[in-house]
Amino acid sequence: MKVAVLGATGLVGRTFVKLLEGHPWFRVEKLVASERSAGKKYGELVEDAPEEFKDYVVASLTEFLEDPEVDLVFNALPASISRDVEEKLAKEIPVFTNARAHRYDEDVPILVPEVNKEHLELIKVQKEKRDWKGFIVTNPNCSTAILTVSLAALRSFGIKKVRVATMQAISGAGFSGLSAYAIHDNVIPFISGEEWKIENESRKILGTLRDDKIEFADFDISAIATRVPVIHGHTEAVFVELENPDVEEIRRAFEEFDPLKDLDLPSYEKPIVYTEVPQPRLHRDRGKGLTVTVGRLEEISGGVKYVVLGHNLVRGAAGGSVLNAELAYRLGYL
Ligand SMILES: N[C@@H](CC=O)C(=O)O
Repeated sequence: MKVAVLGATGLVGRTFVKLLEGHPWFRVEKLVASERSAGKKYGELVEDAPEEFKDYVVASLTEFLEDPEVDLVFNALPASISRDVEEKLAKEIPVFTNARAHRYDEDVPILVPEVNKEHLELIKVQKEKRDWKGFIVTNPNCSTAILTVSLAALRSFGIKKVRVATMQAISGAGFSGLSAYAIHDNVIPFISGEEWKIENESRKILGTLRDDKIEFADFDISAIATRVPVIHGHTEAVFVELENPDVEEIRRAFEEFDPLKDLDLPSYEKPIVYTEVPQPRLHRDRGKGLTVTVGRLEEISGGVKYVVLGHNLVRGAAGGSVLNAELAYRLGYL
């Protein structure tokens, strides 16, 4: 399928482009960015551009929207402009997006393939309700993606309550998100909107599709988000109250969690690897950035605590979105 990457020069856009190099099903035809970048070669704009794309001439969004001529779009544009752009495109073309603009629409899934692949059924609802030929599938906020992969392994133990404190990497804020002065030698216990996203997106993702609607999971969840001086890799300390907290069984559930191994998706990697002391510098690239590392599992009163970490730009953004498209392709939605 011919694909376009929107927002191709930002951190998430660059990650999309890298992950799509040589992809067996999706061939990048168009790289789209701001008016400022339009007309320039991708290699002039992105110092570590993959060889294959160095000479691609970047198109402006306006130019692209006039005549998309692709089969599928990956969107890494900022949320502020994504709502209109995605709706315009989805009338004709499937859109897989990292932007939050449509995540909270009733008929739009927030998809994490290993957690809620059945939510893809919302595509049919969306197409019918909106009279679209295409559709929109979102991936979650990065820290939510990492958390929900780990929570999915705990589902059968009856999740009652989740408390989570995140330690999020600088790249989560984008190129111009934080000044070096603010983050160097520091921890900032505030990321605008992040705690709300973790709390609400997690309950939607782990929710149940019933009568064409998602019933949010009814566990109680509260988050504190912090920014730490790490380049890539979000680490999260998680405390979960469970109906049936059997720590040895839980360790096995983490180790054995591999729900899509039979689907033969090109990017799929075992989603969880257990390692006693997870650390971003050592473990963020596991499974080409799609594997999350869980460790420090211990029993606490009524549940367990553990640490989970994952690559925010891959598992938490572009990699998750590419996996979403692969799943949709494999299951016949594309
Ligand atoms: N909001 C996250 C980015 C992931 O989507 C962050 O600030 O780290």
